[in-house]
Amino acid sequence: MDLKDKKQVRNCWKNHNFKESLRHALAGLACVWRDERNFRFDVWAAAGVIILGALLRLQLIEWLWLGWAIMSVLASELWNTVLENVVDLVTDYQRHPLAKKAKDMASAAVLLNAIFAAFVGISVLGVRLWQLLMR
Ligand SMILES: Nc1ncnc2c1ncn2[C@@H]1O[C@H](COP(=O)(O)OP(=O)(O)OP(=O)(O)O)[C@@H](O)[C@H]1O
Repeated sequence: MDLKDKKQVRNCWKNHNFKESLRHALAGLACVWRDERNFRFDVWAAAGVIILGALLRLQLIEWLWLGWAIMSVLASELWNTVLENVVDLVTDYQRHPLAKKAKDMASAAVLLNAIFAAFVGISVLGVRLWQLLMR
């Protein structure tokens, strides 16, 4: 297939407007929710944190830190899934040391974000809960 043909094929599935792009992005979210147990766990954990934050009447700056932590975990979990899918596509599910390296590194990125989120959660919610208990 030459470059012109490839461009024509690509144009067939290219998003033609914002609504179409949004629909595909939401389909991606539904897909990761359906396929990834860890992503579902993170979403439920985030929901718990948001409810607790509302009960503790957090300030804007505290919401911003929590929001950043939550989104970085969810986004890294999504990218991890993207990478797993691409690696499986390229390797066709065959074992390869580079596939292992790439997947392990993507998992490490999730781990780093999870550590950051735990640190933010303890700093914001932990401190607030401690103050409440000590009153
Ligand atoms: N093609 C491969 N070649 C070599 N090792 C692989 C390959 N695919 C997966 N692995 C190893 O197995 C581990 C788990 O891979 P898998 O694709 O099952 O991810 P997962 O269990 O969905 O991970 P996560 O919990 O991060 O979502 C990888 O981190 C890697 O060490």
